[in-house]
Amino acid sequence: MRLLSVVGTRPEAIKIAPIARAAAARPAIDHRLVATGQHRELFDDMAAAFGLTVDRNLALGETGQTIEALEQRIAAALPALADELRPDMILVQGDTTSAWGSALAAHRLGMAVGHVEAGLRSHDLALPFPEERNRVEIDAVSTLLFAPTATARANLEAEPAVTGRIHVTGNTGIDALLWMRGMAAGHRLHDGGRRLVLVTCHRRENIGAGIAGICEALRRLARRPDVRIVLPLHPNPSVRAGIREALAGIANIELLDPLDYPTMVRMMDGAHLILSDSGGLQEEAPALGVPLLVLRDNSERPEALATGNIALVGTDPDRIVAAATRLLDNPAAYAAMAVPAYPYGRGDAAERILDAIEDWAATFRPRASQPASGRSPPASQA
Ligand SMILES: CC(=O)N[C@@H]1[C@@H](OP(=O)(O)OP(=O)(O)OC[C@H]2O[C@@H](n3ccc(=O)[nH]c3=O)[C@H](O)[C@@H]2O)O[C@H](CO)[C@@H](O)[C@@H]1O
Repeated sequence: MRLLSVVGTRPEAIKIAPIARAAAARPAIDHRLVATGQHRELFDDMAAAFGLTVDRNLALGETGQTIEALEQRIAAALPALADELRPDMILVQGDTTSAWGSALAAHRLGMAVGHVEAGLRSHDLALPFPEERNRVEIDAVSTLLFAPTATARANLEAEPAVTGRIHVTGNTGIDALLWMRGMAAGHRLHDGGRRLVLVTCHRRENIGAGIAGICEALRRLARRPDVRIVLPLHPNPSVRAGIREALAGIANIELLDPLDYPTMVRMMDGAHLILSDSGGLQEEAPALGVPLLVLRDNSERPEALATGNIALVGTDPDRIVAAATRLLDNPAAYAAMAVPAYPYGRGDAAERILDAIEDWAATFRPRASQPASGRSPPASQA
């Protein structure tokens, strides 16, 4: 069974790493990892943290390029790659342009697509953009859909365009988190007695007014002497510029370069409170028992909203400050959000995904691999 994972960004590296590790221990699976180059340094840092071997780096990412340009470059690169490596299945993760471009290109070549983290839906194509559109379109062309939760499965079952086989597996991000936390055990952070408020912010739709609102809220929260606000910046220049302009030099706020994953896990684990518009952090924070306020107006993670570990606050400064102040000053409110929960699994998602892929390979795989360019589209495997 030749399995080719094509990934491009920091979160994809984190979430594919457990699959690469588990595949290496399965003699029946020949797993190759290809990086599109969408995130350059970030991806390399993550690959190093997990000891990932990248078999090919397509180096297609260019500073400032549009998502359409990247998608076209991926579409142009994939046929030669597929002809050379002859995978039985292309595996993509999540909702990035790399995942979307690779899945669509593979589908056009008649190849089987496996989607890790299928079925997440905010039910608003504009929020987050372009991720929600990417999810819908990747799921429509996928042969195997690895839904992290029963809710994600139900989302997929409600969409007539989805014809692949659905498996509920948990999220490989939790596999990565528990793996890395095990390696980082014993390294608690010292924060000088102040409570650590960890912030990340990079969603495209928050650039501009959203980031301005978030920064205003952080300026106000930083007046409290009992908190230390730490914000590792995303490398996206439009995100960095807005935040640096608003927050550079403010006492109690530390703007950092992106953290490598082991350091990030220690930061999250040691944080009192997290404010974030990241998808991955909404999954990680519940498993660590750290309350997270979501800097968005919606979420495709209803499970963590239901367990009470995360809450939506959007980007309005008054609303963010009120919610954060409540958690900082009201121990009962804090305790209610700080109970660890595992709605995204307990760290065995990668093994479940590979079990399903091996089953598929034994049952449905098309006859002997032909050059990808000569294949006909796979029939529905539902
Ligand atoms: C709309 C949406 O929700 N889309 C998501 C999006 O990703 P995201 O929003 O989760 O992306 P980020 O926030 O960049 O990454 C998060 C990871 O990075 C770690 N981290 C963070 C800062 C740092 O300084 N050092 C680090 O190590 C952090 O702990 C976490 O593991 O794409 C994914 C891939 O397809 C999807 O899964 C996913 O739905």
